[in-house]
Amino acid sequence: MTVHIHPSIDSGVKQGTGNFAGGTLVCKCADKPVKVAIKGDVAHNHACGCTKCWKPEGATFSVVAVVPRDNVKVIENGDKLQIVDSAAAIQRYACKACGTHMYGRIENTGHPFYGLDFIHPELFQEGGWAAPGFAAFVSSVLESGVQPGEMDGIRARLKELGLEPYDCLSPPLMDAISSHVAKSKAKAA
Ligand SMILES: N[C@@H](CCC(=O)N[C@@H](CSCO)C(=O)NCC(=O)O)C(=O)O
Ligand SMILES: [Zn+2]
Ligand SMILES: [Zn+2]
Repeated sequence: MTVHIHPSIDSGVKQGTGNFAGGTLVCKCADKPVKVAIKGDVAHNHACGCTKCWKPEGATFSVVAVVPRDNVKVIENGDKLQIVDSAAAIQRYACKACGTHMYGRIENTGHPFYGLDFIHPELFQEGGWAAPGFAAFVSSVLESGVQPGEMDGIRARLKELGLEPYDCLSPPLMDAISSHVAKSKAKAA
């Protein structure tokens, strides 16, 4: 059985150019699409199996990356955006008409990833952005209805694509979180 991960990587992960200067994210609306300008390349691009990240129709994983929040600017039809869940750590701004998540912002200044916005690079109208490099929250796909018996095939396919599967984030990101916690504790002591 073919394992579908995400349409942008199912036929292989396309490497970035290494000098992507940024571009415009466009939602799926045929009429008055929301457009968001991004300066510079993305970082920590990954496939995410969590239930909160936006996935295109039929995908098991999202593809999501971060950019500095100051590099994100809504340039057209921002009135169509609404926050999906204002209680979530990442406040995801989605198009009310087509449901596409355009960016996710962290407002808690104490969060380890404060200052970074989450975006879906497949929405760039340009190509060349840094490719996904790992898969996060892989076990979480079970929360979206994947059957336990499918997990070996999913992990094997991710490895075949060169996306090491983790059930949380990658070691560098987990280290960044723990270092942030350690520093916060030291400050409070
Ligand atoms: N099992 C849960 C996990 C959800 C989760 O913790 N997602 C992460 C990663 S999203 C991008 O990598 C997270 O940081 N979430 C914070 C938020 O979504 O606000 C599930 O699947 O729902
Ligand atoms: Zn839309
Ligand atoms: Zn996610």
